Amino acid sequence: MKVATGAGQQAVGSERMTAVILAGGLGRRMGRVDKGLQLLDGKPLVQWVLERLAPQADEVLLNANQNTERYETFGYPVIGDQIGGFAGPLAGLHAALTRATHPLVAAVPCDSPFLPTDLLARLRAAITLAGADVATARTFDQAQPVFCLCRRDLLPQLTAFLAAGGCQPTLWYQTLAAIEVAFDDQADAFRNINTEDDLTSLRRLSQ
Ligand SMILES: Nc1nc2c(ncn2[C@@H]2O[C@H](COP(=O)(O)OP(=O)(O)OP(=O)(O)O)[C@@H](O)[C@H]2O)c(=O)[nH]1
Repeated sequence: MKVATGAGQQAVGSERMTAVILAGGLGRRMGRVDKGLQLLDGKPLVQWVLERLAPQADEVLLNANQNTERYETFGYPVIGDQIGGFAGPLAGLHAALTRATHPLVAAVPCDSPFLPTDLLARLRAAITLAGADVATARTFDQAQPVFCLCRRDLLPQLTAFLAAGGCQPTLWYQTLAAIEVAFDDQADAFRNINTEDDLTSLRRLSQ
């Protein structure tokens, strides 16, 4: 997998993009709470993500498997996984590929409230320049596979991967023309919340 920096190349590429916020997980490390609805500074995490993501995309979808009516109040279409059994983030991407209006589809987790404001532009530039199927983010030596942009026409490949029991995003990417985009300049923007302690320390930081 090739690493492209992408910085300064945001204007490359013009294909339209649908973006999905993945809020369909079980939140086991937080005691099975619905992570997207947890409050940071009085605002649900999904709202934090929406405010950074929506200006970057031509269409926004919310992916949730519970509390659907609550998610609908954010004003965007809410889609559930079509592949049952909590198959992981790729199940949410799969649902988005079936619903997306645009040829490029981005997915981001609901638990990263400070995601980069140029995330999609840089991923699209990398896909365009490399002629790739999928672009994912990387910060220093850490892959960020749940921040991705891929071609909508990968739906048959993703359906087959999931049907065969696959669930790890990185394993699926290995079957594709995939490229990584380095966001070393914005590593803090990928800070995510997995536990109650993570949320508490972010609350302290933001006060
Ligand atoms: N649609 C969908 N999204 C998922 C699924 N599992 C995880 N995600 C999402 O993928 C992102 C990263 O998830 P994790 O933090 O690894 O999983 P989680 O379920 O949120 O939390 P844990 O159970 O503690 O691992 C989050 O935005 C989750 O909502 C799933 O089965 N379906």
